[in-house]
Amino acid sequence: MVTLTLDRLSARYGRRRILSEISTPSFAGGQVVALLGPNAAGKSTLFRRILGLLEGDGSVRIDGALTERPLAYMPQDTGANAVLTVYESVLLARMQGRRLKVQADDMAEVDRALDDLGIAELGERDIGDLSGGQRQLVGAAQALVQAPEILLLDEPTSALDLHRQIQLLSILRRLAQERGMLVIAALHDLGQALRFTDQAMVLKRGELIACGPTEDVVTPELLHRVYRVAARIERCSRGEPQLIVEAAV
Ligand SMILES: Nc1ncnc2c1ncn2[C@@H]1O[C@H](COP(=O)(O)OP(=O)(O)OP(=O)(O)O)[C@@H](O)[C@H]1O
Repeated sequence: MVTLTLDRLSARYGRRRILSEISTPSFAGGQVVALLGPNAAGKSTLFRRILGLLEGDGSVRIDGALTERPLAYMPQDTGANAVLTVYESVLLARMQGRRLKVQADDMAEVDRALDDLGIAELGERDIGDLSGGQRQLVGAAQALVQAPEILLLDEPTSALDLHRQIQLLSILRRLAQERGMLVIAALHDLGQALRFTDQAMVLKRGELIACGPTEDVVTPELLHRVYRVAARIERCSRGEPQLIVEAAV
């Protein structure tokens, strides 16, 4: 099974240091990890550093990968190219770094990704004509269709309605378990992180200040210290942890 371990990872933009010595335990396939932290904490920068798009000290270790390109990434702003249909754009994402000729299994993977995300009916639409939420789901399909062993998602639910948010997070958890895929998702909704993720890592001003099982990490103390809110976590009648935010402090 694939694992990802960060060892004293740093990153800079020019001379400005953004990430300082981020070290984590090994995250294993089959899990969903929440990457948490306030605006400008360094979450997107950490993804770029893991992907090798930014240089810096320290190392990103991937062990046990079965494929040459184990990583796929869905950026925060997925953009749109009006010249392509949804189907074509997802197929193009599938073909990145693979053979030149499209084969039956590539098309089957595109169909599967669109079906999994509930957007099969958008296949013939130009991606430039989609709503923000639709475009975000297409971005998720473009990442999933690459059959990654490690999937990095930068705020994948930010443009989605409530139904689609819950649907996407449920799908990611199911696919992580079914495929042995490691999913790391930057999230701002800590209630959803509590419900849908196994582990959490919390960045504050470029430093990793907490890392571990999500329920151990997302506590009222952390919410006060990192997010400057007064909050409680209570069990609902089904025993699930619920986050109740009382005030900004
Ligand atoms: N291309 C860039 N050049 C210079 N500085 C940058 C660049 N991209 C981001 N930064 C800076 O790096 C810091 C971390 O930004 P980053 O986008 O990683 O934060 P984030 O945690 O993803 O934030 P958010 O939750 O607001 O999306 C910020 O201070 C930001 O201004």
